[in-house]
Amino acid sequence: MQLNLVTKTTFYRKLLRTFLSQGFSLSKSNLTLGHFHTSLPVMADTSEAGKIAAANKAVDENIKEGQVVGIGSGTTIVFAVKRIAERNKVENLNLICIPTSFQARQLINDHGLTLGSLETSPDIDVAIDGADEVDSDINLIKGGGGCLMQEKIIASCAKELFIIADTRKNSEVLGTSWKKGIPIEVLPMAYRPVQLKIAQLLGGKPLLRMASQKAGPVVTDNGNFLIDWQFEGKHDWYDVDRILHNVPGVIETGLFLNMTKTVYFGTPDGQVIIKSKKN
Ligand SMILES: O=C[C@H](O)[C@H](O)[C@H](O)COP(=O)(O)O
Repeated sequence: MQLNLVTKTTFYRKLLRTFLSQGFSLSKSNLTLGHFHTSLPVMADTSEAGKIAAANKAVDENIKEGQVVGIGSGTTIVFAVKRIAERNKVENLNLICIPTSFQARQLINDHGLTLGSLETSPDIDVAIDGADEVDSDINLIKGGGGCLMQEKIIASCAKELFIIADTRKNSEVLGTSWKKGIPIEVLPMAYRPVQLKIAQLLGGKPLLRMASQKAGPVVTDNGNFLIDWQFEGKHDWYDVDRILHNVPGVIETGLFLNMTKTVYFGTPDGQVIIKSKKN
């Protein structure tokens, strides 16, 4: 069957709509339908290749035998733990891994790595973690997955923190790509006054984070609630962090200021861009 270009495009669009409306997703391979071999756009998660590339490079460049390693939380850290486990099988790295969350503890255990704690290993050589957004000064927003407090403690105990992310997280100014706000961990009994005080002191919208598969709010690994402070415009993040910490009931913020010098950003085609800060 011969189809001209316009007819072909319309046909493929309809086909794609029908597929998606039926709940199908497209894999990396092109579709072959009868004698039509289409070149439909690839619908795979393009951020995954970047996450893997960043994780692999950060692990290969920074994890060495005998270290105490802080293991972050989120979707990107999963690839770093996989890489650490692969290398561990071959190189017997003899690491002690300190988790930043329930998820991180499961990852460490599931990959046969040695689980440690701050009680027995308070001096961490290297921590690896993800981020929700990184600005030009390498300040970070973290806590999109609700794990900011233990992450910040582990990062503060580490000689070096390396951040891994796909390039969507790379911004000049915080709030450019991450629109969900600054995550703030709060004591449950204080959440309402904290919301009111944040609105009064900083403006914007301090929203209580609600759970999606449970009625009510998200409860962190530490038994607390989260407020996402949605803001507009540019801010002095050191001022904002100080103001937030002065509100009684605020336990920790997802602003990671001056905590890392190196971020590995993976591109959709698997390249890695390193963003670094001089002393
Ligand atoms: O609470 C979650 C953590 O701060 C994550 O490290 C952060 O949200 C980045 O997660 P992901 O690697 O899934 O983008």
